[in-house]
Amino acid sequence: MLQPQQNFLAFTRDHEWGIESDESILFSQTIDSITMQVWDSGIVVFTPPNPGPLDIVLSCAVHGDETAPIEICDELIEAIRSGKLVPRHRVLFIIANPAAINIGKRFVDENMNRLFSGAHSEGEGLINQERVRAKAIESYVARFFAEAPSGPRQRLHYDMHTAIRDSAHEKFAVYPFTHGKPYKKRQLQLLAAMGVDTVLLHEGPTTTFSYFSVRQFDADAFTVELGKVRPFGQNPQQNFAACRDTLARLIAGDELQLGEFDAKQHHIYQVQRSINRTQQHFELCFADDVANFTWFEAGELLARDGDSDIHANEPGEAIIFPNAKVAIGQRALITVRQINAEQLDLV
Ligand SMILES: O=C(O)CCC(=O)N[C@@H](CCC(=O)O)C(=O)O
Ligand SMILES: [Zn+2]
Repeated sequence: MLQPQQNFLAFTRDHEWGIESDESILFSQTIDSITMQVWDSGIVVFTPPNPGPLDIVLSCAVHGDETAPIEICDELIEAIRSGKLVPRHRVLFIIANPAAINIGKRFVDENMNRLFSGAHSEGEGLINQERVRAKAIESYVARFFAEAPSGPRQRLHYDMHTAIRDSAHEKFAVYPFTHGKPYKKRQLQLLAAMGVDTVLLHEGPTTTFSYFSVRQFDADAFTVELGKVRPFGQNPQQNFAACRDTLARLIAGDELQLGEFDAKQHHIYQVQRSINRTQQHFELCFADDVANFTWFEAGELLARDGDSDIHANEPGEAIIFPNAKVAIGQRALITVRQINAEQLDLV
């Protein structure tokens, strides 16, 4: 079991697919007055004696090769364990896919970020470890929110990633479909304080982790893309300082000094289309170094899916997350168009 001096990430990587146990708390320790509970490999909760009104979920390694978010969570976890960072609010950390971290790959058998909201059990069911782990992670998030003290609470979830391609906006967040609920100014401001001034608005349900938290728990939840995928040790630390420091301040309950909301400080994009790979032969018709948020002219060829040619169909359509190697049936790219933040329904 975890030793008090052992690094939590190292412990997690030693237990790749979780730890089977009849105990709901595998390890518990009090650090000054903060309770630390380990619920599973990669799953740790910190609770102050009189928790503030936020229930914060920070997740990383839903994709195992996206190392910068893993380093950020590792630093925050160890800062709390060493007493340097004292939480004012409850916080759950999730290191989602340790086996994929250990092989330095996005996933072992299946993309975990397509397995939430019950997708893990659809089709052939729980046929691989990623599916089993996604189901377990759903239960930990549910338990974390269910165990909150009574009274008005605010649920937050930042699911941190890095992108495969370069990006014209280096950091950006995906605001999952809100089912018509207004977008939140404070959340846009918090993201901007993390260095993330660009937001994509999803126009429909997905099977991502962040949408799961929005839909099931009415959380303010986001997929946060913090830069480009790099191996451990190669992430330029100064690029992540704003994110790490803002999260530390949020956890500690420090004043964030977000100031007045100014729509002009936020770049907002609306998802136009999700283009799925449906055929064995699928190719992207632009180079591997074309960055996220590159705009195409109407009529330009974006992709070939079997015999179907897929063209940009309006001026200013930009591409995000292009990946020809996804499994058949999955999203191979999305297209977006920029809108003015003042057009949004904001509270
Ligand atoms: O760079 C890429 O192609 C993928 C980066 C990544 O993992 N993005 C997430 C976005 C999830 C969302 O739409 O909320 C993913 O594809 O799972
Ligand atoms: Zn990712």
